[in-house]
Amino acid sequence: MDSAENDMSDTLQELPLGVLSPQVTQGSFHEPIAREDTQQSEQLDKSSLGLENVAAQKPSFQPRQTSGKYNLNDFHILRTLGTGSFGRVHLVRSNHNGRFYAMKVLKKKTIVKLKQVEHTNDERRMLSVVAHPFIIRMWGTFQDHQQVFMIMDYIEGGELFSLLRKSQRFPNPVAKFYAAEVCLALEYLHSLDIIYRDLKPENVLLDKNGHVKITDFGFAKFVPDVTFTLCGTPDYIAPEVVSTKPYNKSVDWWSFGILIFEMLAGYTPFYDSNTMKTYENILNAELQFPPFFQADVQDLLSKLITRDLSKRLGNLQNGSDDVKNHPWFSEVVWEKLLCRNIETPYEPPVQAGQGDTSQYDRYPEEEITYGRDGEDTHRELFSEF
Ligand SMILES: Nc1ncnc2c1ncn2[C@@H]1O[C@H](COP(=O)(O)OP(=O)(O)OP(=O)(O)O)[C@@H](O)[C@H]1O
Repeated sequence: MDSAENDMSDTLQELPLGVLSPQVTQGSFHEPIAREDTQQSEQLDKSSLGLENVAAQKPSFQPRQTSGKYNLNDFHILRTLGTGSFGRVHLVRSNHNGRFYAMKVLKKKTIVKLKQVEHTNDERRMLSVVAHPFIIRMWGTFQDHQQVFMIMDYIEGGELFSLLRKSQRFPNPVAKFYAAEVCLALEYLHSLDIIYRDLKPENVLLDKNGHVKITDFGFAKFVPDVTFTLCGTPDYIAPEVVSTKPYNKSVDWWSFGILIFEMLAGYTPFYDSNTMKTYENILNAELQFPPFFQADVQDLLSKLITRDLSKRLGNLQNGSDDVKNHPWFSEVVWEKLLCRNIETPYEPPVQAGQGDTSQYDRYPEEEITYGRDGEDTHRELFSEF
């Protein structure tokens, strides 16, 4: 067994799962924001900089054929797995192959009201092109009069967020394992010129073996150059986004630093119950480490969570290699990790098999009205679904 494997397996003993009661050190979850004038400001800013064609450029990759394959009658809806600002995710079972899937449902009216049409279409587009071991796979999309639907793999192990809150904080090797898998996912997205823009523990799911699956591409976008939209989740947003400067992929490396910090500390570095104060902290506050942070991780975090873009790791000449080659990751055998060939620090207890929902919180169920006839004034806005 090589050093990386040793490192990870040690963590099984260290992780105090189920021993500590859930402890919420700050707001119970990180709520996303998307500025309401998103589309308008993006257009204004682009044209003023002569970048009008950036958004219109097509990715160099071909989307998989995902629309028109399914409709609501293909699935039996079982229960709610999660709710977000823009929609609800249900566990569903296919009437054809008996398999379980996650069905994300977004109400067209809400999308339009919150000015998320572009983001929703981008989410669909981005998910239809990505294929990576640590990223959720989408199988198809469709729409009815009032909703759009996305069918994805159901990931049984729950959110990294729940595990983190139960554990309070992760030991160094556990945080390192999850960070390393997330790092490979970000590296892959960036290689396709996709910025993810919403990295946080709620959007990192664990599969039944304990490997990472990144979900929620609601803010992901094809950006070969720079973009402007204020979106993300306050604690995790990079300073250049807060100050509405043009920004690029490096915002994901900032958030990656915040994720590592939160996994190790149990809280995010710039948190304040007042969101405006959080932004102020992101722009001005000094990054302070708890005393138990080791020197190598302090070094890595100070190079990721830096406001100076010319110094931020991931944004330099060697791109993601600088992150992967940092001493904190020295035990990680990246090729083995990518093949999921490294023992996970924690296997979610999903004894009931594929449709087990024990790792997800219960949400109040609403009456299902999907598929009903009604006025559909927005079909043309979602023509790709
Ligand atoms: N493929 C999946 N398998 C299992 N659970 C999932 C899956 N996708 C999403 N979920 C659950 O549903 C929750 C909400 O999903 P998602 O984040 O995509 O919705 P959202 O409306 O965009 O949320 P947000 O407000 O965070 O942007 C997730 O945090 C997770 O708990």
